[in-house]
Amino acid sequence: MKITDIVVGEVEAPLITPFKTALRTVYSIRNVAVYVHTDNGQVGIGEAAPTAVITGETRASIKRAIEGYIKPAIVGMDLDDIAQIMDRLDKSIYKNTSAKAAVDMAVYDLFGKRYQTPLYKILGGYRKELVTDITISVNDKEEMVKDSLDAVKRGFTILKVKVGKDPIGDVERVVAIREAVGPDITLRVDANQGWTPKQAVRIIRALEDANTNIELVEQPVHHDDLAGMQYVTANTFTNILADESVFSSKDAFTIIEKRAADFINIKLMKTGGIFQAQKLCQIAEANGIGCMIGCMLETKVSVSAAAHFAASQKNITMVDLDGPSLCMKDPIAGGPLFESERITMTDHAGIGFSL
Ligand SMILES: C[C@H](N)C(=O)N[C@@H](CCC(=O)O)C(=O)O
Ligand SMILES: [Mg+2]
Repeated sequence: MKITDIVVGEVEAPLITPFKTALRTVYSIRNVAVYVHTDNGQVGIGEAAPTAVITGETRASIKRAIEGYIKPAIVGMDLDDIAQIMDRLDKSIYKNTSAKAAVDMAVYDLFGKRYQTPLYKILGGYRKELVTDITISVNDKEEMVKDSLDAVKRGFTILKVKVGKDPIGDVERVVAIREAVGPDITLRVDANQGWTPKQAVRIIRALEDANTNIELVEQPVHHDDLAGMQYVTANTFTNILADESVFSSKDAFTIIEKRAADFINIKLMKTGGIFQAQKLCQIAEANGIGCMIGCMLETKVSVSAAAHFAASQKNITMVDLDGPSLCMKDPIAGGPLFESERITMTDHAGIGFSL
């Protein structure tokens, strides 16, 4: 089965409430959809999120990378030569990881369809069900408490609380959320690079002293300040998770070597897709470092691909695949079942969409 064409389009989904982090505010998702065609009429689907503040990519750059570089590199290749396809994809253009991720997942979707097997089973099939957290956007304390209680009412037991935009008020925000939701809800905190190393240590120690029982703090400081990450990890008891600091396996290796974090957040939009994500996850596993599977602001299309990957890996111990839960509606039918915090894999071939 040969790859004959790659077509790009758009995938849109309005958000239930504005998504706010220390890095950006978004009101509606408008991502790039990718369709990979084969000579027997099969189509595989993928999605790329233009997260300029994290990956440097825009909708225009993603479309250009795919049409101008990736498509000429892999059209004509045989689907069964998947490792060679992935090698060409990786070398077709430097960085542009979200553009690569969209094509990678569409190729894997086709591969699953070719062998009439759900993708997570092709990748290893470790588990069938995942439990995701849901993001609480950074706002004033009262709004964050209300959003947290609403999320708990929707059935979520793990909240990912965004901070880092106004460091002075961050301890109060998290303490207020813990008091409101009670001790049984798991709280993760994501500063999205918003603190300095000293601020981070002060804030995290204050959260420890207030018995907020935070599961982890994600990306406390600037992504390239690895000495800062190391300082925060060494000077607090709370687990530190590297997100924006780790795109590639090499980044993971550096973080592990420097003991700059306790966990790593893997996102397909950072690794360039599933093939590279597998390598990163296995390097972490070999070093005793557990991983979270995360997403950018993505719809059910690419979040489903990430869910298949997460379900295949023993070393994915935490899940942040809340993209579909943040959207008013899904742009596509089929795929894994997203029911409140539970994501359940189905027996449909590939990622599971009927195109
Ligand atoms: C959506 C997900 N829960 C999340 O928070 N992802 C990123 C931010 C992505 C974005 O700005 O699109 C994260 O920092 O973990
Ligand atoms: Mg993060």
